[in-house]
Amino acid sequence: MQTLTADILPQTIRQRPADSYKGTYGHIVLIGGNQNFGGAIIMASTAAVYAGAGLVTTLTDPSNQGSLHARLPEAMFADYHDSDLLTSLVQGANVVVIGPGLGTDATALGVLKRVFGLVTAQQTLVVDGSALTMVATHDLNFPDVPLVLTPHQMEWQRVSGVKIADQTEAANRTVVDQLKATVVLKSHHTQIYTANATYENPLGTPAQATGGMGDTLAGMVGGFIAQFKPTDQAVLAAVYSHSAIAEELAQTQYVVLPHQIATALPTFMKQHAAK
Ligand SMILES: NC(=O)C1=CN([C@@H]2O[C@H](COP(=O)(O)OP(=O)(O)OC[C@H]3O[C@@H](n4cnc5c(N)ncnc54)[C@H](OP(=O)(O)O)[C@@H]3O)[C@@H](O)[C@H]2O)[C@@H](O)CC1
Ligand SMILES: Nc1ncnc2c1ncn2[C@@H]1O[C@H](COP(=O)(O)OP(=O)(O)O)[C@@H](O)[C@H]1O
Ligand SMILES: [Mg+2]
Repeated sequence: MQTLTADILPQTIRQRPADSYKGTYGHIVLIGGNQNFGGAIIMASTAAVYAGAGLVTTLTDPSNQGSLHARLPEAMFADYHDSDLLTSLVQGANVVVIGPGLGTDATALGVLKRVFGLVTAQQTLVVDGSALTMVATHDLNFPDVPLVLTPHQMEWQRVSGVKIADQTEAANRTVVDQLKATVVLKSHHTQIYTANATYENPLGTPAQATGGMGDTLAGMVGGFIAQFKPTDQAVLAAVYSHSAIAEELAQTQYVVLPHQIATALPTFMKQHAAK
């Protein structure tokens, strides 16, 4: 197990070329947020925008449209019930994030299956939250595309069948290799399993133990992948940045709110980009 260091930041976060435009920085589609969990997809979408993704579209329940645009006018909105629109938006994205606040009802399951059927090997799919839970409960196969999973320990138990108490590096590695995915196993010391290596994030604080903190990470992971190559390095840099910002805020705050991490991200990325 390798320990992540701040070296990952300048290795990953590049200076923006002058000759660029929004298309240079990726088009990410984020799918989630049912009538009860709209905040989750708004936090994820906010993190993707503040991470610098060029174009961000949020596919969610229509009850979330007003609050999405009030919080985040940079994001485009689409109703995830509209399957023609969902199809064209997913096909036009280079990164798709699915799961934050998606819920696990019949609508959510239908959206998940449709997206799994649409994504291609030219795209990266980030699967989080409720989407992971539905994969486990409905025994779905992940699509054979570049895949990043961001489970917390219980979601990983559901997906992998490995109980939380038994989630050793060796046990996790066996399942990761079968899934052919990069797995961000979130906990107070998050581990990242790539195809070739395993990393531990040394940063993080209990001030982060707030609902929405993982939704924010999922959006950051998507936003970094949309812009930075290779994908595994983008994932590592997103995980490290998320905790590093939280630690900075926790020096003066008892609790760190997820949206504050997104707000701090542009300044953090400027400070740590390649010189
Ligand atoms: N504002 C919003 O819209 C928000 C919406 N959200 C959305 O809600 C959806 C459901 O996601 P979820 O994570 O809240 O619920 P679920 O999948 O049932 O997991 C919880 C179960 O697992 C257990 N558990 C064990 N270890 C754990 C660990 N390390 N970390 C976490 N849990 C751990 C835990 O144990 P317990 O707390 O009971 O001890 C409990 O039994 C998802 O789509 C998400 O995006 C939330 O983000 C909140 C803000
Ligand atoms: N005690 C802690 N120390 C460090 N990080 C934590 C701690 N508790 C939670 N986190 C981080 O907060 C996030 C929680 O993710 P998750 O459970 O998916 O939240 P949610 O679904 O509510 O957004 C993860 O990134 C996890 O590493
Ligand atoms: Mg979560």
